[in-house]
Amino acid sequence: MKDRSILTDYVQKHWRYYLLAVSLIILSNIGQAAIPRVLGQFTDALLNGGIQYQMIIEYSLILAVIGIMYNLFFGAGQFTVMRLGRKFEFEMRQSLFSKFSTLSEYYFSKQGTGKLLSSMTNDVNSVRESISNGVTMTTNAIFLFLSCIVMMLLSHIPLYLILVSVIPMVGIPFLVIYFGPRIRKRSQNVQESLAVMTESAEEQLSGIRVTKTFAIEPTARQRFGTTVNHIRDNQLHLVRMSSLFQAAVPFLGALSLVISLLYGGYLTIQGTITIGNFIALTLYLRIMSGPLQQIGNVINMMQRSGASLDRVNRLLAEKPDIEDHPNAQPLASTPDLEIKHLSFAYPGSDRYALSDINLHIQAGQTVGIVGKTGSGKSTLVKLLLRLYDPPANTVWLGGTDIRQISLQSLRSRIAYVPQDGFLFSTTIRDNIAFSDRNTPLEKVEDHARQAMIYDPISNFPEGFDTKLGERGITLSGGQRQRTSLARGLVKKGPILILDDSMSAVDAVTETGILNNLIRERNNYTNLIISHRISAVKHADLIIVLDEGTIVERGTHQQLLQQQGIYSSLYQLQEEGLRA
Ligand SMILES: Nc1ncnc2c1ncn2[C@@H]1O[C@H](COP(=O)(O)OP(=O)(O)OP(=O)(O)O)[C@@H](O)[C@H]1O
Repeated sequence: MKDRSILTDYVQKHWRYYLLAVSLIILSNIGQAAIPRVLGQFTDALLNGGIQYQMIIEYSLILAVIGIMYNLFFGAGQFTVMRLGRKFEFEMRQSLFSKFSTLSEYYFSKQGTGKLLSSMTNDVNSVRESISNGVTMTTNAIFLFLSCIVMMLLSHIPLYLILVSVIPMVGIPFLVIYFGPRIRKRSQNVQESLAVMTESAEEQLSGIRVTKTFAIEPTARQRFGTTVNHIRDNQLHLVRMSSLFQAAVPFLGALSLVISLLYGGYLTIQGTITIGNFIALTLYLRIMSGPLQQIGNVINMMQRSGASLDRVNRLLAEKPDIEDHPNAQPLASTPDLEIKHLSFAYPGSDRYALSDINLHIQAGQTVGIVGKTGSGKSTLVKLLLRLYDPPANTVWLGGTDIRQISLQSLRSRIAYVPQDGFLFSTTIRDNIAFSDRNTPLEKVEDHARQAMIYDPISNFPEGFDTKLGERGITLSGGQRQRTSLARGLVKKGPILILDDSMSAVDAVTETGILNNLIRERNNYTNLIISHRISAVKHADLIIVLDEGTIVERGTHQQLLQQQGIYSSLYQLQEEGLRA
């Protein structure tokens, strides 16, 4: 474990509770360590013939009080430490989620959500275990061991006998040094294969419809099975190593017991120690084998959680690719959009998705963007939203380079409706009022009307309060698109971007929606990306993208006269419609 920051911060913040927990556990250990001493004294009193009924009751009471105190102290200590662990788990998940929300689209496409989910569940769990069970077990192990030695000395068991009996246990650190790094490596492999399995399960379940329609369930099962087999192999690797380690530690404890029997027995026959002392010694060594095993478990747990902690620390230290400039300004009023010599290649790609784009969109204009698939239409939008940062001085809003505009202000002013608008598992109303949950129902309904989705929604028994998703209903592709469109319209952004957001809507409905848009958003800037000429032909300006460059620009009429890509697309679609 290289970087302990989150853990040390947490322990430092709650050190008083940790001190309380450790003190309670130490008190319980002292109580437990007193038991063999009491039993030894009782044995000697019994053998010396000086035992009376009164003494039996006294010894029983002492043992009962020790037992009760042990349970109380240990229980309270354990509770305190477990509570701290759960609090840590809660705070860690909150921090990880906050961090994820600052990271860019590129980061998620690079990492895959499975690994991130696995960190939020498995890694956080494993670190939590080490700071709750780990603290209890470590304190228990160290102080029970020390308390036993002190109690043995107080019981007049000779130091040399204690030392000789304890010698085999000195081997434990060497076992730890040998096994530790190996266990850690194997545990890392297990965590990684678990992450791959989570990722695969997530993908397979998300794509279950495709799998079913292609009837390739056996292939899907086999693919998933491979990831599970991988986990099994890695788990077995880990279990083999940690079992060997766990068996070696108690073996050394048993060896100590053998020595104590041989040497302690000899000293008892010689009369150097009493029979009570001899019994106490063997009981102490039995008790001490518990802490020794715990040391083994703690080391194993620390190794496991070490890898997890490294991963959580790395995630929390991740720097967002896209951040506010130190002097970022909020966006001023309804601005003109200017793009100057914009060329852009995705990170890691040597191919330009956009080349030398120049475009001036005046505030209030409606601009249509057409172009064949892969021509760079969505890329242009992603750069406007700064989902990827454009090169400096290429994209300007209201005369300011958008890299200098605060992300919050930029994105809150742009209403973006993607083709596959994701809807959350909540009510339709909450989905539409996503940008402001306090939007009154009338406004939600108004925008649903504009997006031509009002009637289907009001026909559901629960209307706008109908739940979507896993525990609710499933909308059709076109209904989903129109709900997502209503969500974009509610935002009332000075700039509205429709990224092929009517592709699953029939031509009549599309015309209705476009008429509503022209009426409602007359004074706002609208960017309409579409494969269909019918969606853009009323725009003030239409640009045609091809292989990342603007190849044609003008109004519908001007472009038809140019007899280029646009006019052939128009003819193709018109003929298609007439056919
Ligand atoms: N995240 C990404 N990483 C790398 N390359 C990408 C990424 N997204 C898109 N591209 C590439 O950039 C080019 C432009 O893609 P873009 O999505 O902008 O096209 P588009 O015109 O919107 O296509 P469509 O009409 O199919 O949505 C394509 O060659 C695509 O493969």
